[in-house]
Amino acid sequence: MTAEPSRVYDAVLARRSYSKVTPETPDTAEIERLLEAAATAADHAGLAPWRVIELRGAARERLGDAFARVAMEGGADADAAESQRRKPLRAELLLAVVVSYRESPKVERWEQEAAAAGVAHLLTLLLDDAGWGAMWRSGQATRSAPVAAVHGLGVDEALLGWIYVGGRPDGIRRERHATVDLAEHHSVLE
Ligand SMILES: Cc1cc2nc3c(=O)[nH]c(=O)nc-3n(C[C@H](O)[C@H](O)[C@H](O)COP(=O)(O)O)c2cc1C
Repeated sequence: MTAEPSRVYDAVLARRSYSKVTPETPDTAEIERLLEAAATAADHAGLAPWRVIELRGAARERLGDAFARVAMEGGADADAAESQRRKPLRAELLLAVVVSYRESPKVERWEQEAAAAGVAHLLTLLLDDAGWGAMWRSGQATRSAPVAAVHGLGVDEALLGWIYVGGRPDGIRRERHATVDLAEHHSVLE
């Protein structure tokens, strides 16, 4: 194998999260196009143990209400709860990433979460490559009952967070991603 120039390699290195996005969003047809590609992520036994839910409009407000409720139940004051309520309003489109655990004698739950996370990573990369601003976010309330209820999750489902999606604001510097010190993250056993 030679180190040929690769569009994929460059796209992976170029991807950056956008914490601020504009109101423009991809439509459902575009999300489905990207998801068809992301769905090819490695998946032990082909269980497809995941689904993605688009949250637009008032659904984001219901999610904010659930965030605020969970915060209040955890002892947050009114200001902190209000801050939680506004969090889903940071983008016009949130893609909730759900792991849908399948009954399987050989594929454990952690493997199914890994497969679902793979889809989410690919989807984030594809959104970035298509020119959208995207950022995968979670939070303390991610696995709470009120938040699960907003999404209509089943008993064998759990959230892996949300990909916040929008347009890219002008004037944001997009620096190439720093990579890790491979001496700490890579080794060879023979
Ligand atoms: C499962 C998951 C949850 C995350 N949750 C948050 C979050 O709640 N808040 C946050 O600032 N970053 C969160 N991140 C990290 C961002 O998505 C992003 O990777 C980080 O800001 C670094 O930016 P970069 O993607 O440009 O390297 C999360 C990442 C993953 C994989």
